[in-house]
Amino acid sequence: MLPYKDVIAKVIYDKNQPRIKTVVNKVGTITNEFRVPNFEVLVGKDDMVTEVKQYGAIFRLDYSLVYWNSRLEHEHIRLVSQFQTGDIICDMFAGIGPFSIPAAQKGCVVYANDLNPDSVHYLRINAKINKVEDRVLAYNFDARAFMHQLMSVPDSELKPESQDTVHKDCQTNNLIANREGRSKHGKLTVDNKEMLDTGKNVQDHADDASTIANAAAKRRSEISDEADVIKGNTNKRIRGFKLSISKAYEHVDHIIMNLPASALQFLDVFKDLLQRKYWKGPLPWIHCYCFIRSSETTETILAEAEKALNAKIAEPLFHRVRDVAPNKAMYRLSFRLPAESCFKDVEDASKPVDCESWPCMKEDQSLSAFVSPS
Ligand SMILES: C[S@@+](CC[C@H](N)C(=O)[O-])C[C@H]1O[C@@H](n2cnc3c(N)ncnc32)[C@H](O)[C@@H]1O
Repeated sequence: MLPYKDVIAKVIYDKNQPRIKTVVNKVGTITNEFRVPNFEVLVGKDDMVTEVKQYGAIFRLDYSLVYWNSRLEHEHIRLVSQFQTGDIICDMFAGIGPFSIPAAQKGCVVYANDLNPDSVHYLRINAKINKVEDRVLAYNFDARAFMHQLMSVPDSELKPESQDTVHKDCQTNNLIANREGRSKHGKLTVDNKEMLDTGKNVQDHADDASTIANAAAKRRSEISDEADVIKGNTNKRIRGFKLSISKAYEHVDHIIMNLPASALQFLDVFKDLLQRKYWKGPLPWIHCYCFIRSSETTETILAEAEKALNAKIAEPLFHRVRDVAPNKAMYRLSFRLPAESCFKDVEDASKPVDCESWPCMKEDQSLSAFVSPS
C-alpha cells in the first residue's frame, strides 16, 4: 500500500472534507523517551492538534508532541471501571490523561504525572475541558522523583517516634495541585490558595475520622455524600474535600504504571517508600503494564517484578490487553503492593495488616489460569 499512500490520502481527504483536515502516515518505530511517533503529512494542513472522544470524555492533543493510542480505549475504561468514587489514584505515566480524566469524572482524586511537558500541558487542558480540573492534580516529573516527593512526609507533619495516633495538624499540605510545575526548591508545592482556604474545615472534619482501618471507607462514603449534596454546585465543596484527602503519604488506592516498555524497572521505587506510622488503610493496588514476548511467560515477568520489589507478590493478576506484534502482547499485571517491600523498616513491614477487609479486584485471570501468548 505504501507506494499508493499519496493517492489513498487524497481520496480519504476529499471524501471527508471538511471533517478531516489532515491525513498523516506514521513513519519508523518509536524510540524516544516520550513515546511520540513520527508522522509525515500526506494531505492538508501541517497541524496535528485535534480532539478525540473516549467514552464520553474529550481529549485534545497534538499528535506530533504527545503519546496517544486509540487502541487502548477499552483498557482505559476497563481499569477505571474498577475504581470507586472517592478513590485516590496515582497515575505515574499519565500522558494526556486517558486514565486520569475518566477516573476524575467518576469522582476519584487523581495525582497525574508525566515527564513530557507537552503531555502535562494537554493533560491540564483536558482536565479543564472535561470539568475535572479540581480533581486532577498534574505534575511534570520523572516518575521516580514524583513518587518520592508524593510519598514523603513534610517536615511539619513528622511525628515523634512514640506518637502512633492519627495526627491533628491539618494546616500543612506540601503536596497539592502543582498547576505550574516545580517550586524554586524542586519540591511539589501548593499554588492554589483557594483550595487551602476552603479546605480547612473539611480537613478538620477528616482528621476527626475514627480509626485508621476505616479511613479509606470513610473517605469514600464522605466523597459520595458530598457528590450527592453538591450536584450543580460542585466546585467549592469538592475542592475542600480534595484537600482533606490530598495527603498521599497517608493513603492511595490505585497506582497506574502505563509505560509497558520499562514500567517493571520502575517497580523498585516502592522499596521503603512508605511509612507505616502515617499510612492508613489497605496498601495500594499497583497496575503495571508490560510486554510479554513469545519467549517469555508470566512467571518470568512475575519474577522480574518481585526482584524489583524485593518481595513476593501475593495473588498476581495478569490481564492480556492486546497483541502488539505477532510475538508480542501487552499485559497488565495487577497486585496489592506487598508490605515487605514498601514499609521503611523491618519492624514496620512485619506489623500485621488487616487484609480481610481489603477490597478485591474482581476481574482478570489469576496466574494459574494464564495462557501464554503464542
Ligand atoms: C505509553 S505512554 C502512556 C500514556 C497514557 N497513560 C496512556 O495510556 O495513553 C507512557 C507515558 O510515559 C511518559 N514517560 C516516559 N518516561 C517517563 C518517566 N521517566 N517518568 C514519567 N513519565 C514518563 C511518556 O511521556 C508517555 O506519555
